[in-house]
Amino acid sequence: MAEGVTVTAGAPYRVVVGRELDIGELVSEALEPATGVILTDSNVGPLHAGRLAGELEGAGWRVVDTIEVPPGERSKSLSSYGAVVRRLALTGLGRDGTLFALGGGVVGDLGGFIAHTYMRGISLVQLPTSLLAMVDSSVGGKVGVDLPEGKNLVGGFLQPRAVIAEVGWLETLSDRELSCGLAEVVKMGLLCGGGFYRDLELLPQARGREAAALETLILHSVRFKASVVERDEREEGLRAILNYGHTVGHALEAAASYRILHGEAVAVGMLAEAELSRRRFGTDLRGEHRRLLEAAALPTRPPEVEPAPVLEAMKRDKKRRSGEHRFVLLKGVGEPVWDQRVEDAEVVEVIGSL
Ligand SMILES: NC(=O)c1ccc[n+]([C@@H]2O[C@H](COP(=O)([O-])OP(=O)(O)OC[C@H]3O[C@@H](n4cnc5c(N)ncnc54)[C@H](O)[C@@H]3O)[C@@H](O)[C@H]2O)c1
Ligand SMILES: O=C(O)C(=O)C[C@@H](O)[C@H](O)[C@H](O)COP(=O)(O)O
Ligand SMILES: [Zn+2]
Repeated sequence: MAEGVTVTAGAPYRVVVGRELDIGELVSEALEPATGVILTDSNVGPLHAGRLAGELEGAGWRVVDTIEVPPGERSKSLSSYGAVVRRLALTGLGRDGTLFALGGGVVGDLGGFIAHTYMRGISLVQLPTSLLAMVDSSVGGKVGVDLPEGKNLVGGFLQPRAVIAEVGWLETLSDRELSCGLAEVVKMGLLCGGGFYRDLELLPQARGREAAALETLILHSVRFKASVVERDEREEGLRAILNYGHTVGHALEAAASYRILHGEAVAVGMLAEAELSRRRFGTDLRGEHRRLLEAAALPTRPPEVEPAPVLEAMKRDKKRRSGEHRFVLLKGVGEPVWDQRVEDAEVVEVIGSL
């Protein structure tokens, strides 16, 4: 059975979560069938793009190209961006075209940025195939690419016309990548509190790929993320909470040259930021973080990196103000605060203590 969440940020759009979804029909409810291009990566493309193209064509779409980029963070780059927009131009995709981003967060962020800028903007449909993309990156409209200098440094906001999360696609996702998605689920459960937080007890079942547990956690995450994005689409304040664990996490990811995955970096980043929260507010949530991250089979120790490149990468965090680090911290479960100033020395000490 399919469940839908409507996101009202700009023109409202639906996030549909379910199994054996009729994707052609669902897409056509959001957009008049016209010409489309599928962007995917070379892991996901051979598994799922052929069937998707068939379903779209069955619903009246003309799929004129399927573009595969290499898998992984390296494709969230200016060079991949350049290669794909040039191919769209050669294919002749017009302003009435639609880009279907079929893949994980890398394809979603890259494809979103392409849809945002190609011919000054074409329609975007997010078809997330990783758990991380289903629970987080496909919803809310942050799109962009990395620079060699750091994560997500070029981008914009483009809300998709529809998000369709076919949970059956997760069957081909590796266990390591499934855990990465659970890192963002843990983040949002801790930020939200209440019933979502209590349902984090389903992490072992989700990790074991039990359908009901996965679907419950996906829906909690999408509803929570939508509620934040609807109140602050452009991250003028509140939306920064979705960056819990990311100030340290993004810096670790970049400093480790992406040897660790985004979800793994966020897991370790949350532990560091839980310790910073304890120092500020006295509530010790470190044990709870560790328990949840272990239930999701996520790392709890940082990769081998020197402090200097981590601090260097943190200098390019987009939350910085007046040349100072600004963190999202937790006063308690369900009680995030943002714009919290932290000194370099304390960050180094805390990462060292993990
Ligand atoms: N825009 C946002 O709001 C937002 C939110 C969170 C994360 N992100 C970004 O998302 C990216 C991480 O996303 P990700 O974890 O999905 O990484 P990813 O896109 O690299 O996908 C992970 C891996 O799983 C493979 N894969 C995906 N779906 C599969 C499937 N169904 N079957 C088999 N293999 C599959 C991919 O080929 C890739 O190798 C990072 O760049 C991060 O910064 C963006
Ligand atoms: O949607 C948001 O807002 C987030 O911060 C979600 C994060 O999980 C995600 O990693 C996002 O890409 C981070 O964006 P950035 O603005 O910190 O680069
Ligand atoms: Zn993230």
